[in-house]
Amino acid sequence: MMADSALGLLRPDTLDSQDGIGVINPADGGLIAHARLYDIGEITAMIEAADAARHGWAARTAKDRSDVLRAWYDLIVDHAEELALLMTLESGKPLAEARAEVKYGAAFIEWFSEEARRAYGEVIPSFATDKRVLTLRQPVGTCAAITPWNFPLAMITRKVAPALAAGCSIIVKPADATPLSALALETLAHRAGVPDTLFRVTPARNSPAAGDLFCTHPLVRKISFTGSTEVGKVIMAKAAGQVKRLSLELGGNAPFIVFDDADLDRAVAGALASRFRNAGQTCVCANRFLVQAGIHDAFVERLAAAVAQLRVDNGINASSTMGPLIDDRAVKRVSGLVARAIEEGAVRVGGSATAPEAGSFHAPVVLAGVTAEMAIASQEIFGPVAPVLRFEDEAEALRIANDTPFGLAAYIFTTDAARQWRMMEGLEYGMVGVNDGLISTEVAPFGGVKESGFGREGSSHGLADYMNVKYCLVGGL
Ligand SMILES: NC(=O)C1=CN([C@@H]2O[C@H](COP(=O)(O)OP(=O)(O)OC[C@H]3O[C@@H](n4cnc5c(N)ncnc54)[C@H](OP(=O)(O)O)[C@@H]3O)[C@@H](O)[C@H]2O)C=CC1
Ligand SMILES: O=C(O)CCCC(=O)O
Repeated sequence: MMADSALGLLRPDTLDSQDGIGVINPADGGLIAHARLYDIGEITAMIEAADAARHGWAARTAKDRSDVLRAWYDLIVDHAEELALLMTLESGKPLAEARAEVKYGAAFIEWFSEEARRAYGEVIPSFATDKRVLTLRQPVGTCAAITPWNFPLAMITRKVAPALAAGCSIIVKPADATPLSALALETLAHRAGVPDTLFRVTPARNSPAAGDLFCTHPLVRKISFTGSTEVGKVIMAKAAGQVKRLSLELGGNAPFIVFDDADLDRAVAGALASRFRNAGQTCVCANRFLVQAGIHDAFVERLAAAVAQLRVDNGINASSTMGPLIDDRAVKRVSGLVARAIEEGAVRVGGSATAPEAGSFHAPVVLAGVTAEMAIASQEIFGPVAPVLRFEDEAEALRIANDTPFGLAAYIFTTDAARQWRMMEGLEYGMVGVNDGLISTEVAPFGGVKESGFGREGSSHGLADYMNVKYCLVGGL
């Protein structure tokens, strides 16, 4: 019944019980709905229609585009409860987290509705008295986005809102597991006045083929991808054929470094929020805890006690503070990593919160005695496991933290201001949280370095990623 009212947000033609993909609730394996899948011919037609629509959209005033985005934001706020419910059903995250994501995702639309009006060019002091030097900022054109299942709404709004604000058109291929939130967003955008063909959501019959199409269709000028580093590399290689503009937001291996002088309460609260949010399935999640020898035992004990309080349950139940993983394959992968770490000498600490038997649940785990050489410390866990490594001094912490091909987010907990600066500057990461485990916000540039990708989402940088800078020289003055 509740699901029906939330599904009412979707256009009826986006559901297809005969030939669509079954969207499954990971908490109980139940079928939520069948989403229609689009084949390559249909997606090609969408790209062409989007490209035809973009010129009229870009020709409108920035204020006009801003007003449409604002109307979309207002509709999302009006329908926040239905959107949160859809998200909990298809992704498993607790309702409180789904509500927070709706708010967070909507905030990107609000932000870029404001930024739309500030896409200023420049007049540059000239090198010659009879010439003028200036820049125009123009939309890159038709864009394509590929998004993951872990944040089914916010990963879309932070690409689509800047694209539309800049004057681009955009086609989004959502993850197979979570097309419903994406389709609901599309309906609300169209209802708000975004032209129907300018922004389309297209669950694809064949995701790699859709990715190939985005990389090879000459009308697609930019691709924005959030997901695994493995797929990001494939897209980067294929997009090279037409030198397409790219934003890649890929995997991470975030260190969470706690120094002896840290505020222990803050560090434990930050660890819990950073590691166990979305059952650990977040690219900026703390992936390994580096804890200085003097505070190590106290931190481990306090973290294990806090973790034991987590209520692992179907996200639809109000008492749930941690939901299931996305599917059984993820549970198997995470439990395999834990088992291997224990074989290699890690020790499971504390009693664990229990997890329901049915559904794709994995109980939260704290592991002590982990070393940098173990697989659990070098791979993206994407699950509710906190591996703790011990270190002696700052130089060792920095060395271990930077010894990874990834560079998305890092966290440090220390009350020493000079050390905060040394670490902020020394960590080879795109984002650093100091005494805080939650860094995501629409006002800041989100993105990585090294194999975690490039491009920034949110802030004024997020709009720049959808605009070209054109230099013009006016002579003969
Ligand atoms: N940085 C991040 O935020 C994320 C990181 N990950 C990491 O990646 C691991 C695997 O997760 P997974 O969901 O499989 O991530 P993927 O990178 O496989 O999927 C992300 C998106 O890419 C699509 N996709 C998959 N293969 C291709 C391809 N060849 N060409 C174009 N698009 C493609 C997926 O579609 P479809 O769903 O239809 O397969 C989905 O929309 C996780 O365990 C985690 O470590 C995962 C999600 C987000
Ligand atoms: O995991 C991701 O894909 C993005 C992180 C969510 C966020 O904090 O913005």
